Amino acid sequence: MSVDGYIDDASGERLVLSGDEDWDRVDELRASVDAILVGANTIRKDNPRLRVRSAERRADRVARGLPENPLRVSLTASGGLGKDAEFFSDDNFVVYGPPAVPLSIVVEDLAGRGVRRLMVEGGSAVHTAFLTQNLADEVWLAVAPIFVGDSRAPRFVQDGQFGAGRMVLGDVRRAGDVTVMRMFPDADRYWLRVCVEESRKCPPSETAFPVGAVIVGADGTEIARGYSRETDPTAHAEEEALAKVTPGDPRLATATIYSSLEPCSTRKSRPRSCAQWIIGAGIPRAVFGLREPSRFVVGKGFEMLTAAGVTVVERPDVAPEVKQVSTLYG
Ligand SMILES: NC(=O)C1=CN([C@@H]2O[C@H](COP(=O)(O)OP(=O)(O)OC[C@H]3O[C@@H](n4cnc5c(N)ncnc54)[C@H](OP(=O)(O)O)[C@@H]3O)[C@@H](O)[C@H]2O)C=CC1
Ligand SMILES: Nc1c(N[C@@H]2O[C@H](COP(=O)(O)O)[C@@H](O)[C@H]2O)[nH]c(=O)[nH]c1=O
Repeated sequence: MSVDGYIDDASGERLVLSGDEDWDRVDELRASVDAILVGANTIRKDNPRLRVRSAERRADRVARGLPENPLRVSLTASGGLGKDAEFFSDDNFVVYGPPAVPLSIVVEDLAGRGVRRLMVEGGSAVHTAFLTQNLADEVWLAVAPIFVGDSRAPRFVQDGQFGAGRMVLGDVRRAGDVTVMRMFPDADRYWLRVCVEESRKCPPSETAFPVGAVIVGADGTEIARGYSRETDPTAHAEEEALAKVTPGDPRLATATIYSSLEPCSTRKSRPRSCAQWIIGAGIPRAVFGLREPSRFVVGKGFEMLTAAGVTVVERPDVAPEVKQVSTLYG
């Protein structure tokens, strides 16, 4: 987009915002995905090819057992798409609609076709729909050093109700004179995935789950992280993370603690449960992915934290990723 947030100008010609290096980055990204989606207006306006330009990247995909190019996907409520568009130039495409199709159905159907990574390339209406429905894991924002300065032009997104919280900023880099930012719109999902990655580091145990935990400040910066049995065979992830923070650290009063598994409410090996540690530390918000399966103890962490006034958020959408780390989860 331009520095003033536009992804095109108001003329009939397509506005090129990327330079050579940024087009190469886009090509690399395209080569890494299973499908590329654009809205019907983008097909009408830009007549995009939506293919991988680099012969080496195409060959690399084929060597990995993938089609040369990702599947092309579009949406149309009206059905008014010219059949001579580049989009239809071979049969590696799918179009949803007419009439309008809910995006939840679109992504479910694409998953059924083996699409694990979908790149949404625009335009404004489609960006807005994916972001307001919390269907995007990542946003790649490329800012070109130009102004459009014309409110008749399409912006990156239209008006809408986007997630209330701050996004997580991943890396920032330059592609020629374009600044490229990678962001994660759903901060809770992002941090729970960090917990899942931490849980992979746990020394194995037959009698305890592998768990990861991260404490994050109100400003979105990480305060501490830990995983089960990191320093002691009986330590839980939340204890490991909390042990790295000075008690009474003022950041805790507005922090969130993330844990891949519901914080425990009773311990066999130690006097204090993780829920009690969290309450004692004065952390006001806890987010976890999976309720504790009743394999070793009956987990009542959610209830104990809630009763103490902690805001507790369960994210069942991340639970399958938590379970995938260990067969103990059943
Ligand atoms: N700089 C950049 O990187 C990019 C810029 N662009 C620019 O964006 C502009 C186009 O954006 P915009 O006008 O917002 O249009 P979009 O490309 O987002 O397409 C919107 C259309 O998609 C269809 N659609 C959207 N949601 C659904 C749904 N759930 N079910 C069925 N159909 C659906 C409708 O098609 P229908 O009209 O058929 O009913 C709708 O009118 C162009 O100017 C283009 O150049 C686009 C991509 C990238
Ligand atoms: N103008 C613009 C983009 N436009 C996007 O690229 C599509 C064209 O792709 P193709 O025909 O395959 O080269 C177009 O439809 C739109 O989705 N992308 C960018 O990274 N930077 C740009 O400056």
